[in-house]
Formats: sequence, C-alpha cells, structure tokens
Amino acid sequence: MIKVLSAEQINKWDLFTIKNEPISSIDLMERASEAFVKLFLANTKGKPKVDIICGPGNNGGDGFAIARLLIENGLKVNCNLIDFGLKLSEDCRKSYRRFLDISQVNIVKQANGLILNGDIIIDAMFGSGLNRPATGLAREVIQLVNQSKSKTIAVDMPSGLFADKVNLSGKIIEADWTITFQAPKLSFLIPESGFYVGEWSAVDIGLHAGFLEEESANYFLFEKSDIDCSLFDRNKFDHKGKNGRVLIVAGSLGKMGAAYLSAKAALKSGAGLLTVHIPRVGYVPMQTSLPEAMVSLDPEHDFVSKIDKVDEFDVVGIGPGLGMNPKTGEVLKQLFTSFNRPLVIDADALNLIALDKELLNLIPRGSVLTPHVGEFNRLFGKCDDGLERIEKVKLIAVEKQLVIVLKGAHTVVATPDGEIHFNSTGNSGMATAGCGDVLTGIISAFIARGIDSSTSARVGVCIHGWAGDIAENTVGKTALMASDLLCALPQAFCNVKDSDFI
Ligand SMILES: NC(=O)C1=CN([C@@H]2O[C@H](COP(=O)(O)OP(=O)(O)OC[C@H]3O[C@@H](n4cnc5c(N)ncnc54)[C@H](O)[C@@H]3O)[C@@H](O)[C@H]2O)[C@@H](O)CC1
Ligand SMILES: Nc1ncnc2c1ncn2[C@@H]1O[C@H](COP(=O)(O)OP(=O)(O)O)[C@@H](O)[C@H]1O
Ligand SMILES: [K+]
Repeated sequence: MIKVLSAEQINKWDLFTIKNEPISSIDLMERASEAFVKLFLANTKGKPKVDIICGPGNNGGDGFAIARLLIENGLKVNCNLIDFGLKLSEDCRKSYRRFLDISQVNIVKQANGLILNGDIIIDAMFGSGLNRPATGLAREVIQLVNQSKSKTIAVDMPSGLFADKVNLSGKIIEADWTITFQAPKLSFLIPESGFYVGEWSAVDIGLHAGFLEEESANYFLFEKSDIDCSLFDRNKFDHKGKNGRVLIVAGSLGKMGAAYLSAKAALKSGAGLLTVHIPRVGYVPMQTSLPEAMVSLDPEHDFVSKIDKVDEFDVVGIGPGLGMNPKTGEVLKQLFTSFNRPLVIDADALNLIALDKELLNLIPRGSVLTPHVGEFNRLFGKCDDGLERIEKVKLIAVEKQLVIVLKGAHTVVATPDGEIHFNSTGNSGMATAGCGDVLTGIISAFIARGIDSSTSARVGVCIHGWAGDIAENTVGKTALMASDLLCALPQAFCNVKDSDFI
C-alpha cells in the first residue's frame, strides 16, 4: 500500500534522505534524473529531438541534469531556461553549470523567445515547489507548450499543478506522461487535476525507507500486490453452502442485462449459491443465460415490488437496472429494516434513497454504497471539486459507519474507520455501460464469503479494475464491454494466486 504524501511531507522525506543516507542534495537530484532518463529511454523509439524547459528551482535542476544525460545518450537536446528574474536554487545552479560544460542554454525572458523545434517536450519548469498559480510569463510558456503538437513529458509534476490541492486558476501543462519521483501526488488521483498529468509512472529514486515507516498519511494507493491471496483459499472439504449465499435484487423492464451482469459477476467471484430476485419479465432470459443462478420471481412483471425471506442470505446486492418505481423504493425500506447483515447498494437503489434521504439512516452498518459521481451528488449534494468530495465521502463513511465506493478512474474506497484508499487498476475502456453492475456482483460475493466489507470493497475494486486491464489487453479500450470484464475475471483471480508465489 503506497502512502500518498503531501508536498510538505515529500520535501521532508527528501531532507531526511539527505541527512540519514547520507547523500548530498545534488547527488539525489542526479539520481532522480537518472531514474527519469532510464524510464524515458526504455519507452522511446529511435533518437527523438528533445526540447527541455527548465525553471528556477530544483525541478529545473532536474531538467538540466536530464538534458545532459540525454545528450550523453546521443540525443539532440534544445534546452530553455525560463528567466523569471528569480535567483536559481543552489542545486539548480550547479546542475545548470554542469550542463553548460557540454552545451548551451536558450535564456527565455519573453514567451516569444521560447524555442520548440523538437519531437518531444520535457517540462521541468515547476514541480512540487509551485507556490502560486502560473500567470504572466509562466502562463504564456505553458500555453505555447499546450498548443504544440509534440508529446509532453513532465518531470515529477506538470508545471502549474499543485501537488495536494485542486487549484486550477492558473495555466497548467497538459502532459501526455508524467514521470514522478518516488510516489504519486494526491492531485494525480483526482479527476479535475489528474487530467493534466496524463499517464503517470513513479520511479524509485531511493528515498530513505525509514521515513515512510514513521510518517502517517491521510490517503493510500491500493495496489494489486496488496491483495491477500489467502482470502480466496478454499478448503478441500468445502461445499457450496460454505462459500456464501448471495441475493442480487436487480433489473426492470428494459434493464434486465444489469441483473445478468451483476449476478454472473458474483458467481465468477466465487459465490457458493446465488439467487437473483427479478421482475417476471426477466425470467426466461435469466434462466437461459445464467443456468447457475436460482431465480426468485417478483409478483410484478416490469419491476421489483416485494421481497420475502431474506434471512437465509449472507449479503444482498441491490440496485443494478432496478428502475425508479415507488414500490421498489418501499422494498428498500423493508429490506433495510429486516436484513441486519451488510448490503451492497448501487445504481437505482442509490437514486431511490436520494428521493427519500431518511432511508440513509436505516442502512445496516458495514453496508457498501457504490455511487459514481452523479449518484453521489444526488445522494449527498454537489461539491466544488474532487478533493472536497473525497473529504465529504470520508466524513459520511465514518458518521454512518458505511463503506463508500466513489467510482471513477481512481475509485475511492472510504471505510468506517476513516481511511481513504485510491484504486490503482482499471482504464478508460471501462467507461461503458454495465461495468459498475459487475462491481456490485464482485463485492457481494466477497462479503458473502465472510470477507469484511472494507476489505471486500478495496479488493473487489482492485480485481474489477485488474479484469478491466486484462480485457483491455485482449480487446482494446474501444471494443471493451462489461461482458469482457466477466471473461477476464478468471485471469485476474489466477494472477492473484500466482503473484503470491513470486
Ligand atoms: N524528493 C524528491 O522528490 C526530489 C525532488 N526533486 C525535484 O525538486 C522539485 C521541487 O523543487 P523546488 O522546491 O525547488 O521547487 P520547484 O522547482 O518546483 O519550483 C520552485 C521555484 O519556482 C518558483 N515559483 C513557484 N511558483 C511559481 C510561479 N507560479 N511563477 C513563477 N515562479 C514560481 C519559486 O519561487 C522557486 O524559485 C521536485 O518537483 C523535483 O522535481 C529532485 O531534484 C530530487 C529529489
Ligand atoms: N476512466 C476510467 N478509468 C478506470 N475505471 C473506470 C473509468 N471509467 C469508469 N471506470 C470504472 O467502470 C465502472 C463504471 O461504473 P458505473 O459508472 O456505475 O457504470 P454502469 O452503471 O453503467 O455499470 C466503475 O467501477 C468505474 O470505476
Ligand atoms: K515539471
């Protein structure tokens, strides 16, 4: 699990390393630049011509060191120093002088003096030391970079982006790729600010491990390696009753596919017994397409209006394709007051709660809510930005003792103990109908197997994204459909098992 640190903490980590390794700050800059260049070259074809833009601080110092290392590797480099009339930081000056030993620098006092004539732009204007939004000359330079057709690669952070707050009032480099030092910054994980980062990779620059052990963090990045594979162990003498009884309540006229997707996902995620409660309209398709599922039929033809006998289930997953009939809202109320184990609540079930917010207080503790931003806004109101939304999610999870899964590119899992985990798997190919329904089934199956709700949510989200990444490798982002996630789930589970033996 990676701790997501603030800019201030990262700066302290830097100083701790310099003092305790020990290593001089200029050598640490050199090490960071070497790590950048290694990854850059490993992912670059041929010998592109590179434009580098350096600022006055240590990010600019990295830029000069990177420029020198690229020249030593045989690349043609055009190096710009943006002159804000500020003194260069000590290490930036040293790095600048080293560069002058082998090449020359274009000093840019006005934006029209900027030279961009290569294939790739490396942005080393500002990093984590940005202390105000980029205006004036910085703004004009960023504008020119963003208008350029060259690919832009940011050193540590896109210039103009703050590390741990969402302030988009200045201009910000729109990077295609950000190679960041040691660990991702909080702003990379939030939709509005993460937009500027492009793809990102964190390179190890050997900051002292001792610092991280002691330092507390407000946020974590959950990785595939954090999945405890023993969660999925089966006992030789297990029978189906031992692997959890799931009830999925889903579907309405025209939306029966959602019920199918979540039900099948629950089975693919190891549920021992699965019942799906659906309106009559879905009976034949469900029995035909998913023979492993037992079907409980609602008295109504088009929507769910009544559920009996829920006691026998270990979990209820409710919401996918459910529709908004008021009678279905009554079912929620009945369920929340009669079922005292966790539920997984998604989609229209969340929208129905948004119409009658009193229902929120009836949800059994330890239940998992899986809203996307639209559903979240309907339930809890709009927020100014993604960071504010995450703080709100955290407060609600603690206050209501619920697990809240805020779905997105880096899905956030907020647990009743106040922890926030960002997910690290998944891709934009998953931004397509039905992918969320699959997640409901996965998390429900884990809870039914006796895995606690918080772990079920964190691991479920990670496996779901992992299946999305496997599906992307198989069918590509454009053609990816929710059913491809179902096909990829077996591989994701096999990978969890295999990675344990590495
Ligand atoms: N521990 C780490 O992660 C390491 C960090 N290093 C680099 O050091 C960087 C941080 O360096 P610094 O703290 O010197 O900060 P930066 O280089 O990010 O920027 C600070 C400089 O920019 C000026 N500035 C800030 N905002 C401005 C604005 N809007 N308009 C004009 N000027 C502005 C400041 O006055 C200062 O001169 C990191 O991003 C990284 O690239 C590496 O050199 C080594 C290790
Ligand atoms: N850009 C993205 N990157 C990674 N994962 C994504 C992206 N867009 C969507 N997803 C994931 O796909 C799922 C979509 O769920 P949801 O919005 O509820 O869709 P639906 O209701 O159609 O099933 C979520 O788990 C979300 O995290
Ligand atoms: K930068």
